Amino acid sequence: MSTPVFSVEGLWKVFGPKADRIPTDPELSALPPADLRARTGCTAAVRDVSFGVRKGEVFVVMGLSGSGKSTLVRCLTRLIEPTSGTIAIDGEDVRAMDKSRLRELRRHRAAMVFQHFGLLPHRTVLDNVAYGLEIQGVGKSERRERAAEVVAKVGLEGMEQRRPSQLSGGQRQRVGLARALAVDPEVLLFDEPFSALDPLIRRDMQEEVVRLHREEGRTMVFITHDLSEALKLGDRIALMRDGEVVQLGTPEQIVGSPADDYVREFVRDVPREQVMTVRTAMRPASAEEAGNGPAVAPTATVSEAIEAVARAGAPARVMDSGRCLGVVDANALLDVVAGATGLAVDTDRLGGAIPTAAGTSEELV
Ligand SMILES: Nc1ncnc2c1ncn2[C@@H]1O[C@H](COP(=O)(O)OP(=O)(O)OP(=O)(O)O)[C@@H](O)[C@H]1O
Repeated sequence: MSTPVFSVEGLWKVFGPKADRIPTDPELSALPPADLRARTGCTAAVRDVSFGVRKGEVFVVMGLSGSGKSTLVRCLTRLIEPTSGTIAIDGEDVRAMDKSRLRELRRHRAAMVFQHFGLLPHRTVLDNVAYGLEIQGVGKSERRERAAEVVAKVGLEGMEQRRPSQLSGGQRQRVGLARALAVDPEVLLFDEPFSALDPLIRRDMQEEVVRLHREEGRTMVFITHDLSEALKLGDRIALMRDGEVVQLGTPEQIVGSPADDYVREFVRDVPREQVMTVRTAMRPASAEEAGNGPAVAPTATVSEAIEAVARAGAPARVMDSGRCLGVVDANALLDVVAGATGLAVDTDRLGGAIPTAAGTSEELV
């Protein structure tokens, strides 16, 4: 497991009078939100939250409006000052940073893409994208060159000389994204960047993020209140409610093993077969099964495996680098669709891997 880029331990953000006393007071800190407000006039927007963002992952913070997502993510770079707890980036204490170090953090290491773009109206697309480099003191020709590169990367080639008013909402969002990318930050923080876009453009932008992530492997923290967006983009999702993280897990864990009734209700209408992978339905393969039948990757969804099994009329082998991890048959797959199967994550307990003939090339779904 890779080292976390951001590590957060016991983080609190309380708004209101004498906020500092809340996290350390056992009685007040345990009060439900409405009671805390009535007793103290304070809101605990983030309550004792701990997590790590791993290098190269898309970490999604999801929750309904008011659950504390923006406050939490803004605390990471101290755009909002935390009340208590620790935050580190690559092991460096963020709460101990002085002004110039913080500026460096926000400009170079963890750049934010906002919902409202924050574009400069009188500047061209190219100059908007170059802006972040300009404040870093990068010379004109170098920043224009770098800006042109990222403008092309986000699909805005040919629009370099337009002004923001001459762009659609989706194109403006791409400029915002390009501007954040231009400074080549270690982490990109997205604050509900697509929630103002219409559904088709939103889908385009989601695909853009997936593509960029696949190409660059950059660490991303993405806020959304939209479950399908979270499931589509997130390697892991932190689901928030009233300032707390009620569950932190992969989309498959959240949908397949909800931590409580709240999460269960949240994911109730998700088509399980599109989120759960074949590992959920896998059983050990017999020697004969390990050498026959269609092959699917361990990351294939149940829905993809159902297609493969139906086409072949035989159980599918789950193959990983030429090794057969197990098989999935139609009944087990349909049990997942029906919600009868929980989440089995430990492959070893399923009998481990059975190697197939060396050099076999497998066609994976
Ligand atoms: N400056 C502030 N002063 C007082 N309360 C605040 C402040 N900022 C946020 N809050 C409260 O903290 C809680 C969490 O707000 P936050 O904006 O982090 O939620 P969110 O999940 O990002 O919501 P949304 O999806 O609507 O943006 C809310 O109850 C909000 O009213």
